[in-house]
Amino acid sequence: MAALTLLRRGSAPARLLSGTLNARNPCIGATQGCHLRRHFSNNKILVELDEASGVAIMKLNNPPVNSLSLELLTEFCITIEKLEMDRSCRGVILTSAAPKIFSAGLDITEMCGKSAEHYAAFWRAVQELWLTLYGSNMVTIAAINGTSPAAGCLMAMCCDFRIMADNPKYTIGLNETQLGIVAPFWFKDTMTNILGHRLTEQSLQLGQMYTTPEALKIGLVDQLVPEDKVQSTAAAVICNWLAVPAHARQITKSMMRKQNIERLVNHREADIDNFVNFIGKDSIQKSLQVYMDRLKQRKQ
Ligand SMILES: CCC/C=C/C(=O)SCCNC(=O)CCNC(=O)[C@H](O)C(C)(C)COP(=O)([O-])OP(=O)([O-])OC[C@H]1O[C@@H](n2cnc3c(N)ncnc32)[C@H](O)[C@@H]1OP(=O)([O-])[O-]
Repeated sequence: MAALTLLRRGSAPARLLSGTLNARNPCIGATQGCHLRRHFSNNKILVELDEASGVAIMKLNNPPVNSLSLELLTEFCITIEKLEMDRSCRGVILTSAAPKIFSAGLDITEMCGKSAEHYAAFWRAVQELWLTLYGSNMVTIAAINGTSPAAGCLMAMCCDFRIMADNPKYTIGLNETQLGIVAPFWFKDTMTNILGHRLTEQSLQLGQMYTTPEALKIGLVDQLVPEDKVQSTAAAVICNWLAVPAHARQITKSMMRKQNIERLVNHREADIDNFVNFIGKDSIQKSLQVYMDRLKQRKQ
């Protein structure tokens, strides 16, 4: 499956070479009213591509909590790949169609009571999501309109910029240890690049979920805005990013992320084996079951 766009396309891919064309303000067309909007959707991802601005809004649509099932992960990667190949698209705003939840992270039911083959296929798809999004040539902005634990936080961290709704009820973070499971090295690397080593060490060990002011303070998100301004702010921010000559921005992004991406690419099979062995352990299965039961009990 095609992922790792930054690396596979090398240092001077076709998209990069079109940089001088892209150097014009990409949002001019949009403000002049020539709106060509294309909508397409898979089952669980809704996409609206505005050809005038070159921006696609990609909404996770897997109610009730946008948990990342194998099906959603697969659709996610196909959608990003499709947008990446579409010359009229140069930026993506990633957001949620679900009220109050950006994403609940990996679908825990995909990691409970299944075969080793299933765990391997699931983990490969999680890796693919990270490679595809973290390695995207496009400008990626997370419009975080709700709570975002674990792999939900990871998706946001893969983006170039994070805008979050300033709601006291929303939290974000890598809470894996709270479930008795362990975030892999590439989750850790992604967070370390944003927060630094010390804060990541603390966040990961504690499985810390941050309130929105805390997330802003430590730099886990870049901007807090009122809930009804998340989308419009994301649209304004992405215009600024797209105004930078594309080839220079993309090569810079590649330079910043290449090492992390190569590390997973070079250890991909070992990482899958590690996950399958770990998640299949009786003690880990028990932990996940207890966590799921607790989630269900909260509702009663
Ligand atoms: C291996 C290392 C890497 C791991 C990475 C991960 O991402 S690990 C993942 C770490 N993720 C977390 O720890 C997040 C766990 N989730 C939560 O904390 C809360 O659900 C919430 C705050 C996201 C939303 O609260 P809310 O009060 O708005 O909603 P609610 O709580 O009432 O849930 C509605 C329904 O969805 C169900 N369901 C929920 N999440 C998941 C899931 N991930 N999966 C599957 N199902 C999930 C929930 O059971 C319930 O089902 P029911 O009873 O209707 O059949």
